[in-house]
Amino acid sequence: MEIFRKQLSVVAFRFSASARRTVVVRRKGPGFLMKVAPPVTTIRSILSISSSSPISAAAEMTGIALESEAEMPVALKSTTAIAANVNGHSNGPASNGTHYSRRAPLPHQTNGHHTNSPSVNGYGHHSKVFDNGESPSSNGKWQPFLIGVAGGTASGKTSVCSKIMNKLGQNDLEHHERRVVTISADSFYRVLDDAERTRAHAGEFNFDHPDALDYELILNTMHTLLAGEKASIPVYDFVTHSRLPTEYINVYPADVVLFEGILVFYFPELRNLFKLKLFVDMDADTRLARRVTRDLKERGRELKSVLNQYTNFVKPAFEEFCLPTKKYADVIIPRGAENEVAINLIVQHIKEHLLPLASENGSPRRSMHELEAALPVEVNGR
Ligand SMILES: Nc1ncnc2c1ncn2[C@@H]1O[C@H](COP(=O)(O)OP(=O)(O)O)[C@@H](O)[C@H]1O
Ligand SMILES: O=c1ccn([C@@H]2O[C@H](COP(=O)(O)O)[C@@H](O)[C@H]2O)c(=O)[nH]1
Repeated sequence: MEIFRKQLSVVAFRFSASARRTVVVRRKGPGFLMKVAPPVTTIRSILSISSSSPISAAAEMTGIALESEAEMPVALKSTTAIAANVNGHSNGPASNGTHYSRRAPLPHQTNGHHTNSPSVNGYGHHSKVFDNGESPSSNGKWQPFLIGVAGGTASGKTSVCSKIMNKLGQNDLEHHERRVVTISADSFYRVLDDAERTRAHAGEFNFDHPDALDYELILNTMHTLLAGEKASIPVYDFVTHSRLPTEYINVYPADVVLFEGILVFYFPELRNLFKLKLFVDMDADTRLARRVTRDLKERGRELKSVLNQYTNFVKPAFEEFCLPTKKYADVIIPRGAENEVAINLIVQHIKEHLLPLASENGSPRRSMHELEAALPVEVNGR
C-alpha cells in the first residue's frame, strides 16, 4: 500500500524529467496489474496546459507517456441533478422537503474525536499538499480546495464534474462522508422581475450575460464553504426561469469543492478563490447540437426558441464573456468528458490533495482506502 501511495504521489503534475517510461498500475479487483509501457502520447496532446500554470513548466520538461483505456460513458445528468446529487441533499421538486442534518465529521477531521466543526484542528501543516506552493489558507487554518470549471454551454462541464466525482467514488459514499462536492453556477441565476420573466419566456432574456447571475450570493456561498460552514443554495428551474420558492440544496463542508459554470472565471474576486482552474473545451457545433437536444428534452424548450436564443444571446455572450476567460485556466480539457486521460490526471491531482490529509491526521485512513478502491484508472509512476 505504501508503494502504491508513493506511486500516486508522483503522478499527474509532478512528473520527473527523467520519466521516459511509464509504469501503468491498474486496479483490477483486489490486485494490481503492473506493466511497463513505452511513451505513447505526450501530455500536450492529452490536455492543454496554460503557459502561466505552475504545471506547465513541469509538463514542458517531460516526455511522460500515458496510456488510457476507453471506459463506458458515464450516466449523464442534468445540471440541477448534479448540483443536487453532489451533496446528496437536494430538496428538489421530487423531494419531500426534508433537509439533511449537519454533516458528520470527516475521518481526518476528528483524530478519533467527534466534532461538528471541520475547521477545528487547523491544517496549516498540510500546506505541502498544495502544488502551487500556497498554504490551505492565509491564516493557516484548514480550507476546502476550490476548483473552478468553466467552458461554453453544453461543453461538458457537468459531465466532467460527474466523472471526477465517480472516479473518486464520492457518489458511492454516504453523504456525510463525501469529501468532494460539485456546485453548479446554474443554481445562482438571479430572481427576475415580471417584465424580465416575460422576456425570458419569449426567449428574449440574456441568461449568458454576467448580470443574469446573483453574484453576491455566489461569493457569499464560496466564502461560507471556505469558512468550513454549511451553505444553502437555491434550486433553479430552467422551465420557469426561476428558483423553486421553498426548495434549496444544503452543501456541507468538504475538502474539495468543484464549482462549474460558463462564467465562473469572469469575476476576478471569484476567480481568485480557485486553487485550480479547468476549462472544458468543445467545438461550437457539438455544443449547439447537444444544447438543442438537452433543452428540448430537459428544459422544456421549442426548437425555434433554442436557436433564437443561441443566435441572439448565447453565442455572442460566449465570445464576449466566456471565451476570453479561457486564458485564466490552468488546465484546458479538450473533448470534455470524453477525455479520460485528462480527467484521470485531475482525479490524481485531487487525490494528492486528499490522501495526505487523511493519512497525516492519525485517521484510520479509511478515506484513503475508499478512494483507492474507487480508482479504476491507470496510475503512472516511475
Ligand atoms: N461525450 C458526450 N457525448 C454525448 N453527449 C454528451 C457528452 N458529454 C455531454 N453530453 C451531453 O451534452 C449535454 C451537455 O452536457 P453537460 O455536461 O451538461 O454540459 P454543460 O454542463 O457544460 O452544460 C448533456 O445533455 C449531456 O448529456
Ligand atoms: O433560465 C435559464 C437560465 C439559463 N439558461 C441557459 O443556461 C446556460 C448555462 O447552462 P449550461 O449548463 O452551462 O449550458 C446558459 O447558456 C443560458 O443560456 C437558460 O436557457 N434559461
